Parts: sequence; structure tokens; C-alpha cells
Amino acid sequence: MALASGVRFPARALLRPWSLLRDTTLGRSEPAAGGGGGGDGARLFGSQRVLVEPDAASGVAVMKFRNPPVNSLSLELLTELVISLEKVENDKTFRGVILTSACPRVFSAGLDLTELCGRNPAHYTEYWKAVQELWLRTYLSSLVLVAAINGACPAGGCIIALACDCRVLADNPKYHIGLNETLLGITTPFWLKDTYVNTIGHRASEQALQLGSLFPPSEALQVGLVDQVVPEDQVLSTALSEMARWLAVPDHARQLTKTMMRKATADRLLRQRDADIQNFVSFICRDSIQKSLQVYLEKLRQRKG
Ligand SMILES: CC/C=C\C/C=C\CCC/C=C/CC(=O)SCCNC(=O)CCNC(=O)[C@H](O)C(C)(C)COP(=O)(O)OP(=O)(O)OC[C@H]1O[C@@H](n2cnc3c(N)ncnc32)[C@H](O)[C@@H]1OP(=O)(O)O
Repeated sequence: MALASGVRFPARALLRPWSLLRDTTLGRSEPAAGGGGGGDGARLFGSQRVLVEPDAASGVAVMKFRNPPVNSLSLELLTELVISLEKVENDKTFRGVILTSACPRVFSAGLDLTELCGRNPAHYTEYWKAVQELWLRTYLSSLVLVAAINGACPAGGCIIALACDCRVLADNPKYHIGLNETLLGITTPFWLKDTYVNTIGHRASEQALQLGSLFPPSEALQVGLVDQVVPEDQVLSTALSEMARWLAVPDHARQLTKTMMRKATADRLLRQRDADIQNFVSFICRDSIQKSLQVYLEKLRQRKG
């Protein structure tokens, strides 16, 4: 599928992009901001793994990840998120999107480790393109994006939140947020490191990235990783209030300012997308990296039992 940033999508999506967007139960979803969820609009924007509750009156759509159990970012979820965002972005009714989770206790567990283990280079190439695409589309979105973080938010989950304009985190000590890649034996690509530095500063990033720190809410607020920490049942309403504050600013001035602030960071990736993919593929294919990831995944699975 041809997207602005030039990414190619999985063969099935290229052949029948909307095949990824079937099976929606959106018509039965709970009302969105302003009560507009559930109508034909919801059907139009949503998909199997991405619930969209559009409210035309406020110009805000609530987009919920629904990839149980932990919203890991599979190729399918990444693809559906990009398509849903593109559709909302192309509909001039909408000026803002709230990103949140439909899965209890987890915003997103980050990249799907089963996509990173035991696959072939062609798969890793396709997968990393999709990761880049989601980041570019969210980071450069002309819409206001607010993350309503209603659960754990490690690694790739944090990356999505960081691409938003504003982050509201539920005050639950189990809901950690941060980039913990080093603990998996992998590194953070430069463009995500840049985003971290832009958000919490160089020294804090240097420490947090090397240590793989996952911050509980109070510390995440202190370091500037999130903008508000609120009781769990107030995350969505606070995100809506934040959205109203951002939407009070004229779009053109806000958008130009956002571009001015973010362009250099995005351009660094855009200039070397292919090289970044090659780096990633050769890195992830190393035996030592595969081993680290498999050990980590196995620990996760055992922890449960
Ligand atoms: C040269 C350099 C070039 C490029 C750079 C190179 C590499 C870059 C790599 C890029 C960056 C990667 C970032 C990532 O996102 S990696 C993913 C990191 N994620 C994590 O560490 C989170 C792991 N998960 C958890 O901590 C917990 O699951 C969580 C707190 C989210 C929820 O806990 P809960 O107790 O509710 O659930 P669990 O019982 O732990 O999990 C349920 C099942 O889900 C499976 N699971 C969990 N996370 C993942 C995941 N990320 N991917 C796949 N599967 C996952 C877990 O194993 C359980 O499965 P079952 O046991 O039920 O089979």
C-alpha cells in the first residue's frame, strides 16, 4: 500500500488493504468522547485490532489498541494502526486522536518479541519498515495526539506514547513506562534515542537508556516522561481535557510549530531509512541477539506459570 513515507505493507495488505480492517465490533463499542462512538464512522475507521470511537462534534477520535493479551506490536497491529491513523487524518472532521488501550492493565508491551525471534531477514525487513512507518506517522501527524496510558508501557509502548504531543498516565505503581531495550540485550535505534532526549533531556536519557529504566508513575512525572499522572478512572477524561487545551490553539499555527520542533529528528531517519533497516536486520539476525531475545521471552513465559 502506498503511504506518504513510502513504506510497503505486507503482501496481504497490498493486495487487499481493507482485509486487515474487517471484523469490527465497533458498532457495539462504548460511547466515545461526547457520546459519538458506535455509528458508521466507527466502522469506517476501525479494524480488528484497533477500535476507533469517533466523535464528529468534538473532532476527536479515541483509538484503542485491542491485541490481547498485552497489545504487543505485531505486524498486523502496526499495519492496522497506520491505516486507521491515515484514515482519521484524511478526514478533515478530525483534529485530534487519543491513543489508549482496550486491554486491561497494559497500554502496550512493545514490539512483539515473536516477530523478532526465529524469523528470516525478509520478515525482519518488512517488520522494521512497519515499525518505522508507525513512528513516522505518529511523530509527524498533523493531528493532536494524546496518549491516555492506562497500563504498563514498556519499550515500544513508550515509543508510541513518546510520539504523541501529550501523555497522561494512570497512577498505578505497576504501570511502568520507559525504554528497557538494554535489559533484553538489544539497543535503541538512534531515532528513538533522539525522541527520548527531546523529551527528558540528554543526561536523563543517557542513564535511563543504559540502565533500561522503567519508571513508575511518580518518577515518570518527575523526569518529564509523562505530563500528568491521575487516578486510573480519570485517565480518559483528563486526556480529553488536555485535548481541548491543545485544540484551543489554531491548527495552522500549532501544526507549523510542531513541524518546526520535530522535523530535524524525523529527517534524520528519513535520510537513512534503508540503512537503518539493514542495520536492524543484521543486528537482529546475530546469533547472540537471537539468543538474548529467546532467553528473555522464555523468562516472560515462565514468570506467568
Ligand atoms: C544496530 C542497531 C539497529 C537497530 C536497533 C536494533 C534493535 C532495536 C530493537 C528495537 C526495540 C525494541 C523495543 C521493544 O519493544 S522490545 C519488547 C520489550 N517489551 C518488554 O520488555 C515487555 C515485556 N512484557 C512485560 O513486561 C509484561 O508482559 C507486561 C508488564 C507488559 C504485562 O504483564 P502481565 O503480567 O499482564 O502479562 P504477562 O503474563 O507477562 O504476558 C502475557 C503473555 O504475553 C506475552 N508477552 C508479553 N510481552 C510480550 C511481547 N513484547 N511480545 C510478545 N509476547 C509478549 C507473555 O510471554 C505471555 O505469553 P504466554 O505466557 O501467555 O504465552
